[in-house]
Amino acid sequence: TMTRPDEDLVDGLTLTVEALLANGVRTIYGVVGIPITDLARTAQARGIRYIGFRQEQAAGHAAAAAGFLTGRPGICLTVSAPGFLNGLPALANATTNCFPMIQISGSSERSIIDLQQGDYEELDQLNAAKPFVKAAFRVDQPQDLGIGIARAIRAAVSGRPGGVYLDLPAAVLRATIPAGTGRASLVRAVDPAPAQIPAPESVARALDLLASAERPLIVLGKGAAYAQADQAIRSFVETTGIPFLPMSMAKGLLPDGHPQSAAAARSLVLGQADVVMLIGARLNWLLAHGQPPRWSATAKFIQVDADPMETDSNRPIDAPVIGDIASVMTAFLDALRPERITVPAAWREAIRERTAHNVAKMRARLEADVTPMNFSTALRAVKDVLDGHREVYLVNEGANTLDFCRDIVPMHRPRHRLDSGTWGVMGIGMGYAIAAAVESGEPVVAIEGDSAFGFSGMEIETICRYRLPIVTVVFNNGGVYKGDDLNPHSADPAPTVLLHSSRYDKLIAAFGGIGYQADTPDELGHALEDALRAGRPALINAVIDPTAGTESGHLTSLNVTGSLQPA
Ligand SMILES: Nc1ncnc2c1ncn2[C@@H]1O[C@H](COP(=O)(O)OP(=O)(O)O)[C@@H](O)[C@H]1O
Ligand SMILES: Cc1ncc(Cc2csc(CCOP(=O)(O)OP(=O)(O)O)c2C)c(N)n1
Repeated sequence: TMTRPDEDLVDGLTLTVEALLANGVRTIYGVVGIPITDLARTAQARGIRYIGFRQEQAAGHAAAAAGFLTGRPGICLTVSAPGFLNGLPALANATTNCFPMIQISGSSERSIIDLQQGDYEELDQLNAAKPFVKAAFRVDQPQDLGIGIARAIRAAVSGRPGGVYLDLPAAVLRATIPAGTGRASLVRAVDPAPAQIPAPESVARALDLLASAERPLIVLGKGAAYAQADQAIRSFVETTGIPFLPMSMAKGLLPDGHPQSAAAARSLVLGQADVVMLIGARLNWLLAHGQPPRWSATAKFIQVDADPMETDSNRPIDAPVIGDIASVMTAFLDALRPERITVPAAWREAIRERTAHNVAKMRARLEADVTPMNFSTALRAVKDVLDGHREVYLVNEGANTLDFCRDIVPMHRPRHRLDSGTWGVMGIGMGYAIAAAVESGEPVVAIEGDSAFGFSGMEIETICRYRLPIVTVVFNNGGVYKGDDLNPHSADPAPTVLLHSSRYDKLIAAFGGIGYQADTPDELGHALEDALRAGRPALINAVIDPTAGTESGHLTSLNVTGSLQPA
């Protein structure tokens, strides 16, 4: 575009930031460098908060968690090629979890890449990203930045949320066009996550099915948490009186311990429910694909989901209700005639009995007086402290650390638990914790297996640099799949590395945070209480019995065990 010498010009960097601002972006998580450092500086100058990480995967996990918590796409900013690739696992994980995020990566010169002439950090990023995202766009001229960013925003949050890749070549960022033309090209996406109203007949069909049930069950998934339809969901559950089962990141939609919670009777309700209403929960591996013997062969399913393709994915669905969960729950409440749905006392009683039995068994494990701590006794101490801090966001990853914490530490508020999710990804811990602290302004407690912590542990420095109120509790059982000496059969087992004596608490001291060593539940409880009161970055090294738990936690059965027994 020709410009008059005196005409004001605007560059692609500025247009990108103005397009993000026009669409409500207020925070960017990332690792800067060529060619996007000035993009971050321009963003900061215009009031966007830029959080600089130590590795792009953690920044991406932070952006994904921000998307889950706010319903607006989290933004991860990376450099080209290696930085772009480092962000992909988080972008793919966001797509798998249905969290809205956009990874914006600078990229090299198209003409050099397409002729494979060996540019600095040459990589065809757009095509590399496509298998892992809900949508991928590249902007090739500055006047398209407005529409490109609006499309990326809409792709991330509309329908089933997910990860979006946006490729910004260096040439576009440095290009200038007449300011008037540039500003006229900016687009604010109108209603990017439009309500999807369910068909009334689909609602009626589902209510008829619920009315016919002898043993109804509602399963709440992280889609129900993401939808921010908390009151509608709670009143539907309580008005119908139907028992509910929260998946891990739906915990707190109704408080754990709610009289209708069937969480402590999970096996019973999965096996005996005759009508199951899935709300934002996929019948994937986490729910045994809806198949017997875990589920009844004759159970009928209602599936509430934004994505019609989820219907019949694992089991025929008798009553699909397609729409956004907020609109669907409103439609259900409008059409509901409570007198039509009665939950037989026998079903409620069976759940109550099994719950009482399992809670008693659990209590015995929690109260055990063992040294060193095991997962249960350590988590009882955590539970007792967090019961008095319900504003705390809980981040959780590991194997046994994940499985035990999910069952032992109750949640009382929606979207306050962030964990390894659908993929069971290790490495989400510090990124999710940083996003929860930045987006909510509330304190965060991260309960980390020691191996899991290692995936993003360097972000402890990021946490200290921004002085975030995050307490990281490392469950140190020396279990980092430590290689040679793990295999007692190895010909020459390495000397037993005293990993169990690792002092993770000293790591945070290097960056000005507070470190605690905890060998008993009392020490763990006091350290956690003290760290929460201080409201500063802290790390507690909780020593856990190395013989406690099982390899891969509750997923031991998924492991492949070799048929060849070592000599
Ligand atoms: N706002 C929404 N409205 C309707 N469905 C949604 C919404 N957000 C996410 N979903 C759906 O919720 C489901 C989440 O399922 P999943 O991640 O398996 O939950 P969980 O692992 O907790 O069971 C996905 O199928 C997704 O399409
Ligand atoms: C990105 C990625 N790489 C590897 C793995 C495989 C794995 C699953 S669980 C786990 C850590 C288990 O050790 P930890 O000490 O955290 O657990 P525990 O003491 O029992 O609580 C790994 C490495 C996964 N899931 N994701």
